[in-house]
Amino acid sequence: MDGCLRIHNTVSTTITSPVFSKKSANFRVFTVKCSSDGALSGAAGVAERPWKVADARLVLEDGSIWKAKSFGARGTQVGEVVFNTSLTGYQEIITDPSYAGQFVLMTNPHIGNTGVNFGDEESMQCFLAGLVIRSLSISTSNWRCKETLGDYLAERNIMGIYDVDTRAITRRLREDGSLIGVLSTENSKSDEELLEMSRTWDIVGVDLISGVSCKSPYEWIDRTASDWEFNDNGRNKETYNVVAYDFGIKHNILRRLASYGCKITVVPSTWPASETLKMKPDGVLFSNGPGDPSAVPYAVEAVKELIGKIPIFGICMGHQLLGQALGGKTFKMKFGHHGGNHPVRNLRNGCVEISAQNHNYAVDPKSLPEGVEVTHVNLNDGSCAGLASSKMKLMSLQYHPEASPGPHDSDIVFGEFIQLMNQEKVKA
Ligand SMILES: NC(=O)CC[C@H](N)C(=O)O
Repeated sequence: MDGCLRIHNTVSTTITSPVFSKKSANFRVFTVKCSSDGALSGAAGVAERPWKVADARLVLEDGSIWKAKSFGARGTQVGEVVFNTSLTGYQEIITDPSYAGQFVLMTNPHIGNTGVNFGDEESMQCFLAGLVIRSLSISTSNWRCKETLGDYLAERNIMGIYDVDTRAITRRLREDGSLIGVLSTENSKSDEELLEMSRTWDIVGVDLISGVSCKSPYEWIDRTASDWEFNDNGRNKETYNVVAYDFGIKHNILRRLASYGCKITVVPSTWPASETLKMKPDGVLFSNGPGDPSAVPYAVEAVKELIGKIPIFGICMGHQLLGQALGGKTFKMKFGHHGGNHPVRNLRNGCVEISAQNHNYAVDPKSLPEGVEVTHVNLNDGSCAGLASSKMKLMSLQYHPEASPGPHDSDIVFGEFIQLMNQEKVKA
């Protein structure tokens, strides 16, 4: 490595065709300059925002260095960089436990304008490695706002950076695939050190679920508020007992299940299938969760033991574990799906749903045994987005029917789970 540095001061020089291959040896440094009113400028000599200078570096494993300004916590953090194309819902995103080990880069350039409230959290903690944004709102304005995004992240020890060229990084991730990065505000750490950290860390094969799952079972009763009462398909007055495996479960999955009439017991990821059977639930939910589904064989075993015995619904990681338990294979995608605008075709009725997605792995449909139906397909790349087997009483989605703040097109699938449980209940 020769440590050669190249500084680019404008956005436009950095978003043309990618100049690096993954793991190339040379460093190149990118900064974004702003005039004092915050406008981008390519002209030499334009002042940075007067109240803060670049104080953070994001070093990617391909050797590129992105100078930025920090907010939230300070320090040094390693993680995988993924881009999220959602226009709204940054608070739900930063509290989604499935982002453990990842830096979320928002392609929407303006973040933080509605601040943070305590009703939209998807979990009690933030597990993501950090947040990467183009522009941090200098004011917050919303009737529900309780604090600023920066204060919220700082209290939870999560690093954030802004004034970084998020378009250029996104294009690079699309070309080269996901990249590991190190974010640092520590001047004592050299570029070489940070690069070495990024190249020696990996997210593949790591059990990230054990760090985000609950430690003991608990009951969940909260429902979604009345503005969610747009859809009563499949609901009835019965109560269904559901055991929900917490692989990093998002609260809105629990709230939606409760609103559809479920009494839920949330159990840790390592909860034995035999204990679940003793509880005699009407259905089992396998939740979303972070990381590589191949790194949690104990969870696949639990799913295997329950298949065919109880109606099952898998969401995201739950869908991938179900795919493996059925004998199928999962693989890592180039840069995954992260955003609130993914079109999915429901192959059973031909309808297209706009969905919220967050995953880097997918089930290979060709590896699945006969009798397992692919029910949904992602229309951006044709990947498998849903599975079902009526014989084995199971259904699953690779994406998020509970999506908050939305879209809500797929919410009806909770009604389908209720119907699946009901069919078994009436037989009993
Ligand atoms: N949201 C999730 O459950 C993510 C699933 C899995 N961790 C993936 O990245 O594919």
